[in-house]
Amino acid sequence: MSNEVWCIIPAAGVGKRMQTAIPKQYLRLHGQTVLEHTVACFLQHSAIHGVVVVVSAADEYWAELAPKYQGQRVYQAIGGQERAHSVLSGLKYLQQTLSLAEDTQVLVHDAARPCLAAADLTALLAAKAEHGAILATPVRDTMKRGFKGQTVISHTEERADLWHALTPQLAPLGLLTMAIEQALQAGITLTDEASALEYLGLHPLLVEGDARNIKITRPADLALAAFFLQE
Ligand SMILES: Nc1ccn([C@@H]2O[C@H](COP(=O)(O)OP(=O)(O)OP(=O)(O)O)[C@@H](O)[C@H]2O)c(=O)n1
Ligand SMILES: C[C@](O)(CO)[C@H](O)COP(=O)(O)O
Repeated sequence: MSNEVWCIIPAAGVGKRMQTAIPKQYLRLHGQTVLEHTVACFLQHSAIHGVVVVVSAADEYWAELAPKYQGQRVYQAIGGQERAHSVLSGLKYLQQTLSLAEDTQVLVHDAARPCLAAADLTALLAAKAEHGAILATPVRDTMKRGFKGQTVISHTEERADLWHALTPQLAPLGLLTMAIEQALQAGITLTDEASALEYLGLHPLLVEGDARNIKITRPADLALAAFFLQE
């Protein structure tokens, strides 16, 4: 039985939607890169045993940051074509390189989400859900479904019990690895870890988190993240 908690930070994206010259995880906020802010959320939390940062094979920036993490149980793995492949690479690193137990609790958190609150991380870890748990925030706007490929309203979606999935997403190492492998093998499109657990018929818990835990995705998000991160 393992009581260890490890975090995988997928940071191997190119940030197309951000329209910046460098990948968004390496843009700077208050003197540090987005990725450094995100890694700090976990290194500063007493429950976290270590972090695996998953970077692109073509990454030109990580080498400059890596020395600052010497001796801090921060490891690097190489990502893949899609986010799910990068997460799976991180999981395999935990299993095969670090030989962690299958019941190790694993958090997966987007590098592009630097505004994670320590209290939310603590609340998620308290969930200790054997079939997974995710941070999420209830939808606040009326949600419209458009006709496929058109900017024309088809209908209004029922808003009750509708949530925005955030990260971290938490699950046992062996279960999550198996779920992602099986879902990818079946051709399922995975945009988060819970989707893979759902594919197995499991129902992860929803833990309400702060809506300020935004994912830097489009140009306007950087200034918003800077505002949320200001001292
Ligand atoms: N092959 C990929 C794609 C994405 N990510 C990571 O997954 C997180 C969430 O993905 P997203 O916001 O979509 O990042 P990008 O894929 O870089 O953005 P875009 O879709 O605009 O290119 C990011 O931290 C990103 O670095 C990853 O590790 N490996
Ligand atoms: C994992 C995630 O952040 C949960 O909302 C989201 O699914 C990532 O999606 P992306 O298209 O890879 O940014």
